[in-house]
Amino acid sequence: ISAAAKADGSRSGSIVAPPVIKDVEKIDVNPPKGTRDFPPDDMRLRNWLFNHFKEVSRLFGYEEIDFPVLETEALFIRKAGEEIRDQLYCFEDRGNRRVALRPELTPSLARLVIQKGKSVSLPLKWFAVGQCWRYERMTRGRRREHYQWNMDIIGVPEVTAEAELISSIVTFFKRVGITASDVGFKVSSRKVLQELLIKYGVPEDLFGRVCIIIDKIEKIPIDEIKKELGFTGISEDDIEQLLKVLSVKSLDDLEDTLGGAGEAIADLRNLFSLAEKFGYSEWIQFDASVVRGLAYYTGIVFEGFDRKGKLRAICGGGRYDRLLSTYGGDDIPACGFGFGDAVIVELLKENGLLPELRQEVENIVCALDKDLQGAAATVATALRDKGQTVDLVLESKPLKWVFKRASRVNARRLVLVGKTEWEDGLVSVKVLSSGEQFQVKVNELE
Ligand SMILES: OCc1cccc(Br)n1
Repeated sequence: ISAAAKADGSRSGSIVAPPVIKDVEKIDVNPPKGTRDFPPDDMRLRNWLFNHFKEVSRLFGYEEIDFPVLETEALFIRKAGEEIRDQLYCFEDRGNRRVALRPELTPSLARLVIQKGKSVSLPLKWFAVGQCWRYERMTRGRRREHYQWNMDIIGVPEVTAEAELISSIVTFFKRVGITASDVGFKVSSRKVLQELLIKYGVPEDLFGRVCIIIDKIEKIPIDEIKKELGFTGISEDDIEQLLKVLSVKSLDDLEDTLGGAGEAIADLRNLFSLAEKFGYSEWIQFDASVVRGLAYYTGIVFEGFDRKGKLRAICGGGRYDRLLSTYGGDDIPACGFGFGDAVIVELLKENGLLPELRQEVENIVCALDKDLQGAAATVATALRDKGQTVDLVLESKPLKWVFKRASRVNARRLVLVGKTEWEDGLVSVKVLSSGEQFQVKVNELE
């Protein structure tokens, strides 16, 4: 039973029933299944990672873009049997529109390029870092969202574009301490498959679907692969021949198997020669089995992998010369890559390369008694106006508490506002690492 408290703090004897607090339903304070919060420690690592993504993109002269996380569902509806389609996070909005949380950034980029039309001059070199979504049954407990770094070149048909994109990823790896001994790129061209399927008489509109089946080669039993390929109408002999070609280990062997150097071989030889000039030859290897799991790739494809073979693909990309025209745009050549924020963190952890990131504050400013709270605010503002970071103690606290907080926020120095010094326009400063103490005029605080 609560007694009403009087102004002087005494309590009257009246008996007043407390207000009935209606039962508050205890909400689940965890984020939705498959999603993450980013409390300060995690946010510092995320910012560190994204800053490297963005610095590399700027180093290569790319411009940053962004688009809505929510897109029309139609942007992602492709009939090639991709996993990304099966797991589309789609729904009907209140306007009865079919919409989806984007599972990747490339379709939005294609939409924006078409929208811009002749108002932009090619080539475009654009980059984005954005959250992407999938709705996967939580049976496998995998995440439903991740952040992807994308760099794309629009309007360059030559393989120099793919060579530059791989160079940008190598630059990123080097910046964070990852070497060619830790990571490599498997490189191939879908033109290999295209040449074979034409030879086998497979209709062009099945090309994407065959690629998606082949991409599952290391994920499902080979008999399942053969069965699914059989459904596309490829004969058993041609399937055997196809799988044999996809297992060749060198460009020379590929040339022999294909019976001569077509576009695929020419592109790949050009890419490997450019890799030499960009200085990343030791990072890349030909691997005919790489096709990637997105239906729209049409040429060179590549994926970054950890040489210990412990992790899933780190990143991946390639040429997608037909994507814009499938959306009704012009036939503009394009290539790009996606680099997720999850596997790279596992790789950095594996290699002891995760950075130690702590909160850092230059000053913690504190009034030594409550009448000086205003003065402390003046000091904090003076420092902030000079670009100094300040954690201002906002309530009257014992010094012991202030020292504890200074240590927790990793403050470089303590600025105390005391009565006598303040009357002389001074504050006391204590450098916490050395213990050095001095008094200084507020406007001379550096
Ligand atoms: O890698 C495909 C993908 C797409 C969206 C979200 C997540 Br998690 N993963």
